[in-house]
Amino acid sequence: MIIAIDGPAASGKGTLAKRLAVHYGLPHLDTGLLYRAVARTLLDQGSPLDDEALAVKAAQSLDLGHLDESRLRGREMGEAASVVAAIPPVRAALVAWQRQFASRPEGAVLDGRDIGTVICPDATVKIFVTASAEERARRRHRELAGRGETTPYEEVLADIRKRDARDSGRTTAPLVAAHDARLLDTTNLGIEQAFQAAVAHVEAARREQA
Ligand SMILES: Nc1ncnc2c1ncn2[C@@H]1O[C@H](COP(=O)(O)OP(=O)(O)OP(=O)(O)O)[C@@H](O)[C@H]1O
Ligand SMILES: Nc1ccn([C@@H]2O[C@H](COP(=O)(O)O)[C@@H](O)[C@H]2O)c(=O)n1
Repeated sequence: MIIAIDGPAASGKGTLAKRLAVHYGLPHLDTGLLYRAVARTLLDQGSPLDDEALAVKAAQSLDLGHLDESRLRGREMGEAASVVAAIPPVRAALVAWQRQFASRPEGAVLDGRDIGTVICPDATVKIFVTASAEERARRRHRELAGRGETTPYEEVLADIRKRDARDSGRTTAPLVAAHDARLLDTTNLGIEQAFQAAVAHVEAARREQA
């Protein structure tokens, strides 16, 4: 079974994807980490984020076994990732590895922006997770504070809006719900309620395909 989860920043995709992966005993890939790692490479080299040739080289030579660094999850890297993610050949360089991950015999859970539309168009179930920008900013603000990154709420909200606009407005693989995605608005749902709603979507999809 392949579970594809897409949605805007801080909507709760990763939280849901991790829990669904445990629940169904599937491996999980947070695809945002790939773009964050490309951005980190460029920042570490002191290269501009919009240098297409260097960004593609970074994407082609990513060490995909080491994506779990806490620095990748910081605020700066999320913003930088959305710049490199708008470069079509960078996306192209990362497609095969994501599809290979999804093609494991047992299946997989992947979360990102284009999983249901581009990476796994035949996924067993596609869930598009949303929440209001204000609620997402509250969540991210809390999360950053917990990590010791003290950023005013208004700045976090502005970041979220800017990233939404860039991710939705790019020409290649923009953030958009697949036509056959199931929508899950978590604005007024706690983590447990959102998880139960996601499981209900997965079960409904499985019943329909049985
Ligand atoms: N339903 C929810 N209610 C309250 N907080 C939530 C909910 N879902 C997730 N969170 C919290 O919101 C923050 C963002 O969640 P998460 O990292 O899962 O979002 P995301 O969509 O994967 O973000 P990104 O795309 O930026 O990686 C986390 O601190 C998480 O614990
Ligand atoms: N499938 C994906 C996943 C991510 N991106 C881009 O990376 C940025 C960071 O992603 P997070 O999920 O870690 O927040 C995101 O804003 C996108 O620009 C993508 O394009 N496709």
